[in-house]
Amino acid sequence: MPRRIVVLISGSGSNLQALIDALNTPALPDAQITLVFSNRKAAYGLTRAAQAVPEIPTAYLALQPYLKANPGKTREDYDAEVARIVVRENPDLIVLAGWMHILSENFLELVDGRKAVVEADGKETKYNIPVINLHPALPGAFDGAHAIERAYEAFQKGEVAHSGCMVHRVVKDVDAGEPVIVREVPIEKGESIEVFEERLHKVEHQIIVEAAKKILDEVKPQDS
Ligand SMILES: Nc1nc2c(c(=O)[nH]1)N[C@@H](CN(C=O)c1ccc(C(=O)N[C@@H](CCC(=O)O)C(=O)O)cc1)CN2
Ligand SMILES: NCC(=O)N[C@@H]1O[C@H](COP(=O)([O-])[O-])[C@@H](O)[C@H]1O
Repeated sequence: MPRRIVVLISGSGSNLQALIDALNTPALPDAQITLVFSNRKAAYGLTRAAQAVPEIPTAYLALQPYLKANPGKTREDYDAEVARIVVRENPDLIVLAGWMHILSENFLELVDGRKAVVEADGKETKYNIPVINLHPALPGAFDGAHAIERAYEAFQKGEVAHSGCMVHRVVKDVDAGEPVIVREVPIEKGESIEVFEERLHKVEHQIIVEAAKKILDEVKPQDS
């Protein structure tokens, strides 16, 4: 039975594409992506999923439309709804690949088993699904959004000699989870941010696959 991956995206999905391309190769054997979930309707990653062979199912739910359609509900309720959609796939791994929404405990507690998911029929299920996130900076360096730009600016000011990227476990505090894979990426003096960013993305495409395989092999070793 292939290991099941759910990928959350918000944008272009080039890291999702790296995972798709690696499926059932030695880089990521015995695995399938069973759902790509986006909080942005225009995310090109949704197109990548639809164009994959075989096609990968997609789902979309954005925070503001959810709040508008559910008066009285909160951001935390949205997070719990995202968790319910995701765990319905019974994944072995959840990957945040350019997912630009900070997830509250309402999401985390439903996927890590601290709280049971209650189905319409009243059935309660507790899950224990690892969640990993790709971040375009080194641990503790530039946590949060716009990390690439901040690292580049810090290099220009002589505050850092290089940057990097990592995949880490997801905890409540943003980008504070245990690193799974960390890779330094040099910044060359005088190069544009675009050149640096292209180099960094190439490394990201490698580490997201490495990290997915590492965690899957921990939780569900491939069929012998
Ligand atoms: N609980 C956690 N949630 C998320 C984590 C995490 O480590 N713990 N990682 C992020 C990914 N990320 C950095 O790696 C990140 C994404 C988004 C933001 C942010 O400020 N988001 C704003 C909205 C920004 C926007 O919509 O453009 C927000 O959520 O209000 C910071 C860091 C994913 N989630
Ligand atoms: N803080 C989270 C964050 O900045 N994530 C970054 O979003 C990009 C997604 O690219 P993609 O949509 O082409 O995969 C990646 O560079 C990833 O590190």
